[in-house]
Amino acid sequence: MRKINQIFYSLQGEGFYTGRAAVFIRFSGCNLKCSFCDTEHEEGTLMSDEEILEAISAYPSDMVILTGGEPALWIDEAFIDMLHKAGKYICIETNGTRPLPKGIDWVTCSPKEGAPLKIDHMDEVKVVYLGQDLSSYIKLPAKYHFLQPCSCRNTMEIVNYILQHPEWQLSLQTHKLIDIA
Ligand SMILES: C[S@@+](CC[C@H](N)C(=O)[O-])C[C@H]1O[C@@H](n2cnc3c(N)ncnc32)[C@H](O)[C@@H]1O
Ligand SMILES: Nc1nc2[nH]cc(C(=O)O)c2c(=O)[nH]1
Ligand code: SF4
Ligand SMILES: [Mg+2]
Repeated sequence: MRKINQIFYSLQGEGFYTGRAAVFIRFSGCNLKCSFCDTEHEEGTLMSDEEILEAISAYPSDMVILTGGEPALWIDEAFIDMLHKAGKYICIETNGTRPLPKGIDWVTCSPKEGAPLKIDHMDEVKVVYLGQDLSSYIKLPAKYHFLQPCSCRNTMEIVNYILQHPEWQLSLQTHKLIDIA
């Protein structure tokens, strides 16, 4: 059984796949307590893999986004295999502090200050920018390096930072801009 806060269907609001329809599986609980976290994730219901599969099968997109809370606390290779057998393209939003099972199709790592990374493969880095030192994050071995405003508040600061540091790219929380989940 895996503890699920919410399963919902929306557009990926952030990062490389912004605008793509996806089923979000939000797992419950996290090993970090970021002061800026925008998500209520503690509540949850234990669900079997069959129940999770049935819930996500209600939606027409093949893209599934594992998030939370921290999804790495709840997933294993059997879960990834099940989603692949169902034809799903699996993305994960992770803080990177826990190892991931093999086979995830797209890893979005959002590193947090003072929380050492335990993953060696990632496709995109997405940093919530609050003025912290970014020099170690730009070196992370990802294809894309995004800076994301904190709750849409410091967007112009980030625009100006990227104009001076063009190795970074802007990620907006577009779902908040258009008021969808
Ligand atoms: C809620 S977290 C869940 C996944 C995982 N725990 C993580 O932090 O990557 C999903 C994404 O939202 C980002 N995030 C959290 N709070 C935010 C905020 N106030 N503004 C912008 N992004 C935020 C995280 O950095 C992460 O990229
Ligand atoms: N639309 C939408 N896109 C998202 N991308 C990552 C999210 C998350 O909370 O992990 C998120 C979210 O909460 N909503
Ligand atoms: S790691 Fe992610 S879910 Fe956990 S507190 Fe930080 S932003 Fe929220
Ligand atoms: Mg969110």
